[in-house]
Amino acid sequence: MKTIVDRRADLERRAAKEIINNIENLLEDQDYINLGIVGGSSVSGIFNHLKDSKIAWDKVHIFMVDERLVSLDSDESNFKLAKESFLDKLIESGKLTEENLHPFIYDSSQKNYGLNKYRKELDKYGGEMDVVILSAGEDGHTASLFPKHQSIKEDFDSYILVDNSPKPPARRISASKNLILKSKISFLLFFGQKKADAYKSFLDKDIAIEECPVKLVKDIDESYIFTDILLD
Ligand SMILES: O=C1O[C@H](COP(=O)(O)O)[C@@H](O)[C@H](O)[C@H]1O
Repeated sequence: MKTIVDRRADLERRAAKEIINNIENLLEDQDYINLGIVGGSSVSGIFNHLKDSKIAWDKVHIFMVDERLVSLDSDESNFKLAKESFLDKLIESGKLTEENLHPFIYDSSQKNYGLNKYRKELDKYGGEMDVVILSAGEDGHTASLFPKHQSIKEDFDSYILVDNSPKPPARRISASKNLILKSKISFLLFFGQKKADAYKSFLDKDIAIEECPVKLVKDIDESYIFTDILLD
């Protein structure tokens, strides 16, 4: 695990560069890679840098690590944030095609809101994400896996439904802990002093993953932590 401490603007630039380098390295041995992304306030600066990068985007498939159960045009949609921050620009420039985008489609008429379909979609592309970009919430949650909550306890290998999220909106889907653990490389963001307690729990060896889900990344082969938090 490698930790990079810097000012936020520099971290965003450095994280984007590291993500790009790692994707390029993986593409030397694989025909395509699955990139998992989240939403929230931490990732948008990095997304902005990604839109100008020159990798073989046609070999990158974008999946959601978690999504809120809202329509794709809702301001709460994680996919909408990614689309507006970098995916639209990559598509307009011809570097990426719509076929490489795999948003979760919320279907309120289905029993599990489209979850089965999304599991199958990831299965078509190998059933796992090679690279995940994650951020830490103030309570130590990551994706939609929350501390001391059923979501982090689920022993399932694909996406799960979270229908009582402590953070609104209550209904979400999330990569399960097992699915996140299958990733080859993770990039985790701890941005802002508001996340200092979560960061302390993350560093504390005596705190379990169930109490601080973001600790999952410690069990991924290669993890990069980017933080601007200054601990006393
Ligand atoms: O609700 C969510 O929150 C987390 C953390 O977001 P941040 O705003 O604290 O960076 C995010 O990773 C997740 O995708 C999102 O659904």
